[in-house]
Amino acid sequence: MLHTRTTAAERRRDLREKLASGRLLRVPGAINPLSARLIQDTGFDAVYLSGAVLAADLGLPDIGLTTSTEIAARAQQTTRATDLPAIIDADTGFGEPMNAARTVQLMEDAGLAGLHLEDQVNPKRCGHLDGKQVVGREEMTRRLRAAVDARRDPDFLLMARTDARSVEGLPAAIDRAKAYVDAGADAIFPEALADEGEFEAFRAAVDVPLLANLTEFGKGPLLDAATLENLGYNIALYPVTLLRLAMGAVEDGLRTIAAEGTQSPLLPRMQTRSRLYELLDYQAYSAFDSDVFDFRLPPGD
Ligand SMILES: C[C@](O)(C(=O)O)[C@H](CC(=O)O)C(=O)O
Ligand SMILES: [Mg+2]
Repeated sequence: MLHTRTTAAERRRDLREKLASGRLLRVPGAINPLSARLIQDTGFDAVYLSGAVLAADLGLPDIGLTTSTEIAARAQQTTRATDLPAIIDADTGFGEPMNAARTVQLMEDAGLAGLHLEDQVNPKRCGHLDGKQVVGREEMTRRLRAAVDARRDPDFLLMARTDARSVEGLPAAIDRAKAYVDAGADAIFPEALADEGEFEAFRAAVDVPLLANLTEFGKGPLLDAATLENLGYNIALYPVTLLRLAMGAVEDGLRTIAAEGTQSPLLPRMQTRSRLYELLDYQAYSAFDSDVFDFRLPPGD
């Protein structure tokens, strides 16, 4: 009811413990705070806040137009709605190393359990598009050191993402990942690996937890959880999956209503009123006032 039952510190500890377990964590990207609650209810390990989703939610492309304060505000709304640890996509840190430092503190204050910073130049782009550019290794190392210095809770997870695979090739991406771990990164997100062999090579070369980005319609294979677990990966990320599902359903629904003049055929595909109320924990609000929840289901709902 109303809020989570856990503190941000407990959720960060939870993420650290889950990562230390060695099992694969499955982490979908939320599309809003309520979907974060659904991610929790359906048994996932953590929630992701995708830069692409946060931008799309504002009707913007994922090219670094959103600001750190904008995403921190959205993050805070989300961390209030779930007891799962939440990890946010902090893009390039939104500027210079000092901006990355401020970003870390804003995200800590928003109750998140961790974030990732990538080595792209500004303006950044989706990691699965062509024509990406990466900053020099030294510059990314400075970005990460600034983030590490700014962190106040040692359990806050700082993950480094390298976009170098499609720019400089696999060996350079692996070398960068090692340098980023030396600079203090707790985990690595190797972006846009091409095949299972590359996932394996990364795992063999890097000792810290690794994230597999399972974004659809991208450059990489959609490896299943059992395969990733066998490969020794720690996080299976489904960053934009819920947005794509929801927007697909919304568009189909709009076309049906426009064509048929009624939403009736769509009812079996909708979340029912009672399920929505259950998710919102409506009934529990009667503890404050017995009049607020006076809802009887019509037969058959
Ligand atoms: C993971 C990602 O950074 C995101 O913002 O969700 C994107 C996902 C996507 O655009 O499909 C990325 O891989 O760059
Ligand atoms: Mg992103």
